[in-house]
Amino acid sequence: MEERTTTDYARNFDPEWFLSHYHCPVDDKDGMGQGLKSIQDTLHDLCSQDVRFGERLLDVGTGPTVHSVLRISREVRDIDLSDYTPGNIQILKDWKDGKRNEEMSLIQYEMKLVGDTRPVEEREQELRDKVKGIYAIDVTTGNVFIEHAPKNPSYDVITSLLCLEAVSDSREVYKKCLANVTRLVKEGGYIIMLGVLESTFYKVGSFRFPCAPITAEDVIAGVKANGFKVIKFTSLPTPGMEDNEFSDCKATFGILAQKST
Ligand SMILES: C[S@@+](CC[C@H](N)C(=O)[O-])C[C@H]1O[C@@H](n2cnc3c(N)ncnc32)[C@H](O)[C@@H]1O
Repeated sequence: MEERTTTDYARNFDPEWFLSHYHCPVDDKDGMGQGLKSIQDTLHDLCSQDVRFGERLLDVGTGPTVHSVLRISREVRDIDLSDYTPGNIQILKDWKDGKRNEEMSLIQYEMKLVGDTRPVEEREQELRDKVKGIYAIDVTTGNVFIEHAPKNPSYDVITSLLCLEAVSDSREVYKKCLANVTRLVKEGGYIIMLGVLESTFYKVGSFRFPCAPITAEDVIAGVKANGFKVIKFTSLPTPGMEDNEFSDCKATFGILAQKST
């Protein structure tokens, strides 16, 4: 099928396609599962630093999956999820109401990383109970919350995976989004971001969504410019993606940074 380029998430981002292609069981053979494990490994590493994250977390651009908050949910009391795309928000609400489940092998993988031997259903319910709000947001605007804002829009910790570079079509827009999001972190609070470097697009269904081809320097300089000190930055090359149909990223990154007081 011919691919079209779009930035219209509300109309063209198909959550079910996204889940079935990018959120397969972690032991699949075609490599996507390996990528999901690598994300959990990086989150585990960043969440295991000598840091007290505080009580309230906002995950930015959650998408139709809660994989971003699996590991850090162990460190915080309350979690707010957020996204721009109505279809994703509906899936998150259905998950919260117990009408859908997260990919079970992913939950099990995270449990194995921390040595949690409880039944997977108990762990998923614990996560549901910690999720207090699901918000519509637009990180490209100064007022990030677009319908209802939380009573206290200032968080101890913000996580965001594969979002800011994916919703920006230039490095300038990326910088603006980063400023809009980091503003929501309390003084002394933390940000954890995982993403892709030097990617120009990723695919969802028959659409290509353009990405800002950010570099490690853009990420590090970007958080510093917003008053953060970098605690840990990691990057892994993703060789052989030049002709990949899903994305042309050159590397992945993870960063943990603290806002100055
Ligand atoms: C590549 S997906 C990543 C989803 C999820 N964080 C993950 O790790 O699988 C990018 C996400 O950004 C969301 N998004 C698109 N435009 C946005 C905007 N203006 N503000 C916030 N999120 C947006 C999309 O709906 C989508 O869920």
